[in-house]
Amino acid sequence: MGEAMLVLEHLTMKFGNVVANENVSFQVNEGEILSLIGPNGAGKTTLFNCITGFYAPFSGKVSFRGQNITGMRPNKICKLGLARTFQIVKTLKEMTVRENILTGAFLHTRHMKEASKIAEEIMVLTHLQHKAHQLGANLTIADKKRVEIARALATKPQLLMLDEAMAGLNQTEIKDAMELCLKLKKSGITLVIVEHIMEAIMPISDRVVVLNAGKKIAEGTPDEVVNHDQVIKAYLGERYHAKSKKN
Ligand SMILES: Nc1ncnc2c1ncn2[C@@H]1O[C@H](COP(=O)(O)OP(=O)(O)OP(=O)(O)O)[C@@H](O)[C@H]1O
Repeated sequence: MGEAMLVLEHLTMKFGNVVANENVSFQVNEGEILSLIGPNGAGKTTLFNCITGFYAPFSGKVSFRGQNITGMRPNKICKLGLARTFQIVKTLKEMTVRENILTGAFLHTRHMKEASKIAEEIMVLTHLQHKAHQLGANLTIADKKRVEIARALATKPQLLMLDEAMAGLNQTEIKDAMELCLKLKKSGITLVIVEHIMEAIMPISDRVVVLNAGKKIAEGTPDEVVNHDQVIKAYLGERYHAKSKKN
C-alpha cells in the first residue's frame, strides 16, 4: 500500500442547523482507487467541496501530501496536484474540446507550447482526439463527462476526484469510464470516486468509505463493505448484497 496522500481528520461541515459532514476521518493512499458511497444527502459532494477548497470546513483538517490545505483556495489546491470534476458537468459550451482541455493545462503551465502538448496527450489518453474541434455544446453527456475528466487531467494531478462521472451513461459508456479509471490508476494517479452505480465501482475500487447522514459508517475493501450490516441497511439493500454473494 502506498503512503498517505490525502488525510481527513475529524472533518465537520454545517449549513445552519444541517450537519452535512460530522467528524469524518479517513485517508487516501498513494496509487489506490478509493470510492465514497452513501445514500442521497449523505454528504459526499459536501466532503468533496471541503477537500478541494470550495467550502471552508466548520472544523477539522485536510492534508494533502503532508501539507495542511484546510480552507485553501481551489486553484491553489489544484496547483498542488489535487484536481476534481463536478457532478453537474461544467463543459464550456462555446469552446471546442481541445480548448476546454487547454483551460485545464493553463493551470499547470503558462506556456502555449507546453499546454498544447499536454492537451494532445490527454486527448489521446481519454480517446477524445477525433473530437478535438467539436464544440462543448454539441457533445453527448458521455463526452461532456469525458471532457470534464480530461480538463481535470490536464492540470496534471497526482490525485483526481471524480463526482458522479458515470451518472447518466449507458452500459458501454460505463464500461469505458471504468477502463479509463483503471488506466489512470496504472499511470500513477490516485483516484477518489463518488458514484451510485455499485456494479461499476465495486470491481475497480481498492477501498470504499461509506457515509450516511454525514457520518462515516464503514470503511474497507469492497468485499468488507458489501457485507457490512449497517451499509446494507442504510444504502445497498438486500439487492446488491444478494447479487454480490452469488458471484
Ligand atoms: N450549499 C448548501 N446549503 C445548505 N445545505 C446544503 C448545501 N449543500 C448541501 N447541503 C445539505 O447537506 C447535506 C449533504 O448534501 P450532499 O449534497 O453533500 O450529499 P450527497 O451525498 O452528495 O448527495 P447526492 O448523492 O444526492 O449527490 C444534505 O442535507 C444537503 O441538503
